[in-house]
Amino acid sequence: MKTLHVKPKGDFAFATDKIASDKSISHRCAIFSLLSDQPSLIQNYLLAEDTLCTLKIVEALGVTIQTHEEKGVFTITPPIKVGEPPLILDCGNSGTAMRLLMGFLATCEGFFVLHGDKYLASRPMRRVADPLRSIGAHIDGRNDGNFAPLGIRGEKLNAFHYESKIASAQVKSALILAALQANGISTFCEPELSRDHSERMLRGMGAKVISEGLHVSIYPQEKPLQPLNIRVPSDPSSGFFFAVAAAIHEGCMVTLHNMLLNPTRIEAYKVLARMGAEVSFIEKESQYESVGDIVIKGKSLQGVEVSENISWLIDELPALSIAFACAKGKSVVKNAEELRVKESDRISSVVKNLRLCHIEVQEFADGYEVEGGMLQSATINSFGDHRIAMSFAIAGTKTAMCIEDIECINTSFPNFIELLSQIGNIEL
Ligand SMILES: O=C(O)C1=C[C@@H](OP(=O)(O)O)[C@@H](O)[C@H](O)C1
Ligand SMILES: C=C(OP(=O)(O)O)C(=O)O
Repeated sequence: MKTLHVKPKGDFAFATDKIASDKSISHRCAIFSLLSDQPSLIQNYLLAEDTLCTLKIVEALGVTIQTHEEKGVFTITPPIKVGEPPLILDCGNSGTAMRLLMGFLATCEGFFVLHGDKYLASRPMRRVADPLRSIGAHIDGRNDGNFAPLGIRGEKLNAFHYESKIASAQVKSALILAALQANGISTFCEPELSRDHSERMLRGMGAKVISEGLHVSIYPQEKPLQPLNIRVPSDPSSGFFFAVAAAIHEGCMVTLHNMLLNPTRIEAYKVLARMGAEVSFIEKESQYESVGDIVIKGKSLQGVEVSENISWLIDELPALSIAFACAKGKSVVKNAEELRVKESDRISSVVKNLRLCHIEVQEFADGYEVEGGMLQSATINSFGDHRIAMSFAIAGTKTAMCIEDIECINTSFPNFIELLSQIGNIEL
């Protein structure tokens, strides 16, 4: 188990185009390449544990992956027909990989077993298994199909109208993938718009996926889709750690280049702006998605309430909690019960670790309340969760922190520590 020591380094103006590539889009690139009959060209694919698992899985299903000289550039050639792999498909730590693949494999001829690490094996899967089973899918697993390992036998599925109770892009994407092979037009409805990369990318590939507010209509795919030709932008959820670093240091500045600017992904930056940080978005280009630069300048921060559009900032809440701890006054997070079923129970992980830093926190079933104050040095438990490890590493640029069990950072952001060393003193 590796430990990371981070200490403040003084004022900084830091600019980078090296933030990790977008994880959500990278997973989708690997899986969606199977929907075409021609090679997809993917540039800047995220070379982190989660998305490398997905790449290995699609390879086991029959795709051929050609690497190019430039790192992260792949040509992915789909097989004529998805093969039945002899071994289990290992999703590692990735909920996105497991849930999207459930939807895709539920329609493929053959038997498939999805598994993951001990954290993923305790995350709920019936949110995807149940709606898929209701349209004819054969899915089973521990606890009546709620926990991996999951066994899936592909079937021809019925078209559906499904109203999801949770705003989850993983549930939505799994059902869209199943609907593309169903026997009629399907509709999916969610309570709040979750990230919409699947809809945008599939439309770009020629699929008839029509979004109207919270409703998506999916027409069955009559012929193979067009291949993807995409350069994956940098991940705003990964960039957000550095945004918080700027926000908690008055007078400091961070510039993040080539970031994905999808509105469902940059809400946390807008919360930093509400707290008093200066945040600007400079849109530059658009390919499937809007992409550009984000500049964050540290100013004195005030506490805020975060209770709406939670799915637009769900992954950033742990890092945002560090900004809350450094702000004047109270900050409150509500309606965020989904945090409890991520790589760790992130409500509990944030609350326990902030208390170790002598910050006053109250825990609720669906969130927490933080009274801003002076962070004290502490030894932090990552709970094996990459976002907890990186959030408290950023706190270390303000007050020395020691973070235990940091290997998990490799699931989404392998060069995080290298970038962190530009704004903090690091010892491993
Ligand atoms: O679809 C995706 O790529 C993701 C969706 C979100 O999960 P939920 O769909 O469970 O909210 C998010 O937390 C995860 O990091 C990535
Ligand atoms: C929740 C996350 O990912 P996943 O659900 O894919 O494991 C995350 O990266 O914060």
